[in-house]
Amino acid sequence: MLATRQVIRVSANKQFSPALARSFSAVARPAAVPKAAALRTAFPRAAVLARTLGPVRNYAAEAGGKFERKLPHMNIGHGKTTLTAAITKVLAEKAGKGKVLGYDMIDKAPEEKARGITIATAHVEYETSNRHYAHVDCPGHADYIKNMITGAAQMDGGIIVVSASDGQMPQTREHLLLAKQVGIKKLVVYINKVDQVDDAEMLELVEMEMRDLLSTYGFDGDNTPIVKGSALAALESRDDNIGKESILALMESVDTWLDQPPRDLEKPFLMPVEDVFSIQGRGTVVTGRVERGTIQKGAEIEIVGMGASFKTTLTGIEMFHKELDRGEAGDNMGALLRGVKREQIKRGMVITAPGTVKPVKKFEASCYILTKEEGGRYTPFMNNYRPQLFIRTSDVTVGLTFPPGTESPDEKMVMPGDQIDLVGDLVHEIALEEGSRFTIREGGKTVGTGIVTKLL
Ligand SMILES: Nc1nc2c(ncn2[C@@H]2O[C@H](COP(=O)(O)OP(=O)(O)OP(=O)(O)O)[C@@H](O)[C@H]2O)c(=O)[nH]1
Ligand SMILES: [Mg+2]
Repeated sequence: MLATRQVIRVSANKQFSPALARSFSAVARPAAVPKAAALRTAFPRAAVLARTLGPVRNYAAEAGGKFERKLPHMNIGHGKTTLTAAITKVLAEKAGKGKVLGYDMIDKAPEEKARGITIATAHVEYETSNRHYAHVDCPGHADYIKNMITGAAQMDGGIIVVSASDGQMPQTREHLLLAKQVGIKKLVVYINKVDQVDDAEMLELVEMEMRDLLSTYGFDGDNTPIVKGSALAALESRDDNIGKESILALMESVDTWLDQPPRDLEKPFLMPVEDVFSIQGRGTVVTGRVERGTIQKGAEIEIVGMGASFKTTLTGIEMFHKELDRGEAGDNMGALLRGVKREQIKRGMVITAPGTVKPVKKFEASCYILTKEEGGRYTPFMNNYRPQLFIRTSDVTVGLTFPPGTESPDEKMVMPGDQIDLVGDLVHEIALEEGSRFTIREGGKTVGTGIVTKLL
């Protein structure tokens, strides 16, 4: 089970569907910085190229928190693979240790399976004096999109790479929107290929465009660190001022600007119910794997989902036939519940710290629909599609519709391979949060995957 992460509510930016974002000319710009507007007029051809990319796997969490300091990040943009190689090189040289990965080693991303979806991702690790990082580079745009939605690699922050010399790409907006939707709070920008641009005003324009765009998507456009340099120069050990120095400045920004994510143990307790037993003379015991947080014997807990929501006391914790006083994230435990009948609880519910998770019926989500090659549908589906939604241990029928404001929703189709925002309406309430990930299944096969972006 992937760790659920906190997600910032997407405010005004939610009006931009990825489809709209793709045809970015149709997306209204915010009132721009006057100087940026003037510069844009002065350099009509000049625009920012920002291809934002995907995410990163939480190696530290996977390794059981072995790394003291961890902060996986997302890598985004143009010159990404070159930048990835340059970062490993510069940091390895600085520390006098570590692995230097050549461009070829990173670019040959192996294919991985995440929830039935094939995603090519190269996982790279490196270390500054402050933190250990896990970093992902994907060879193609589609892989990044899938990666972000499935959470195949967990993201806590990201680097956006913008080319100083190219035109703006619609993918920038799509990636920024997704980054916001999956709960990334802060980004760092690297303006790459400054070796190809000798016009200082042009670079200033690129920076201002990027700040505008960050603000449009709900990031802190004014304060986000923007570092200018050349990843290629760093990789080729030339022009240190724009090469190596820029990589060190970038990593300094990443170290200081991106926040440490809360550890699973620090989050409020949550355990999905897998099974329920009635034990003679003791009462009702539920079993499951603790997803996050810690729990003490005697604590008050809340049972949420499958239409239910009530509180009781956890009177006993059992693991491997031993009685314990405390359980924590990662533990497989049996929980003895006071005064609860077996019929009141079933698989699909969750046990949580009281008041931390709400039962939800309606929500907005960003979804990826599998292609037939990935085992998904052969045909498109329409508005009001009714598959099963699987989240944690629950399995509920859901009605999927297009978000309000969608033009002629009853004529619109969702094709296998599409990434799309949808509204889900469940037949009964379950415990959901912004950032909860789910799969969409039909007739025993996975047809899609998604992440909850807003509770309605
Ligand atoms: N002049 C110059 N070229 C660069 C720089 N960084 C990367 N490039 C070149 O830009 C091209 C694309 O770089 P990549 O690192 O492969 O870009 P990418 O974002 O990984 O591209 P995809 O994986 O294909 O999406 C390559 O030819 C690089 O050599 C730079 O700082 N200066
Ligand atoms: Mg690449």
